[in-house]
Amino acid sequence: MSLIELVSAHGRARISPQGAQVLDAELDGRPLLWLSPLADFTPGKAVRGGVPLCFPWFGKHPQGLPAHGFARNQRWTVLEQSASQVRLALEDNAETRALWPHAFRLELTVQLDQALDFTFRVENRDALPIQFSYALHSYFAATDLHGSLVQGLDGCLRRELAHVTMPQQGAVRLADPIDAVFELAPAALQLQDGAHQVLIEAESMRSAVVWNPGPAAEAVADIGVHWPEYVCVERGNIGAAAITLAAGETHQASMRLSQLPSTAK
Ligand SMILES: O=P(O)(O)OC[C@H]1O[C@H](O)[C@H](O)[C@@H](O)[C@@H]1O
Repeated sequence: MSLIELVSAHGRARISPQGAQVLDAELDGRPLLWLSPLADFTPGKAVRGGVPLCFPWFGKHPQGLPAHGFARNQRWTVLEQSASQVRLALEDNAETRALWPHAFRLELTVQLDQALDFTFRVENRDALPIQFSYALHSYFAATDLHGSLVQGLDGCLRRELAHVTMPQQGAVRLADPIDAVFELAPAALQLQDGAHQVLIEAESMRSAVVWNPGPAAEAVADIGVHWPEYVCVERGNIGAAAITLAAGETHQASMRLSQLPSTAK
């Protein structure tokens, strides 16, 4: 599949029309995102790394439909492309209707300048209301996973399988395996990896997810021994923040990823 390459004075990014998925990106000479060296590019399969888009549900489906929905496995149409920006769309089709019986149109614009910007739109083209969850599932390149922190979630309810849902205390640490959903989170989060900091700013994406499975991922074919190389900090609208759209309505939200100057002395 031919990839779309974006360049700016600050970096570069590659995007796949499958899933409108940013596969990798570099800002100011540093890798921003992680693409698994074991990624499987078989068409129709989810690609491990970059920024997959989960839609119209997040995580496992109660009836065993594909995890994270179908948007990441579908081929999107490129509507417009310039050196530093691309706009892609996905409309319902026979495959999506078999999984989710609704008429819709998605649009994702990816723009690269000093930051990597995502603008996501969902249009309800159905005659009835639709309800959905979604996430921009960013895999950030990590140099020191165990020392990494996510800041900005102090006091937010943290929901995690096999744990009691409790307010987060202080920064989220990546020292142990984690799969935590914060359905309601503030707009700006910071990922701190040693002296390196990434700013994750969201508009109208009220949820956040922090995920790294730890050594258990050695059994996952497209992660293997590479699990310490990334931290997922995802933004979207999940659970209490799920979106309901009346017929004809549109939801629009955005996420901006940028690097802060290093705090190294
Ligand atoms: O393996 P995938 O379907 O891409 O999902 C990867 C991960 O995505 C999210 O972060 C979820 O919170 C995890 O529970 C899930 O394991």
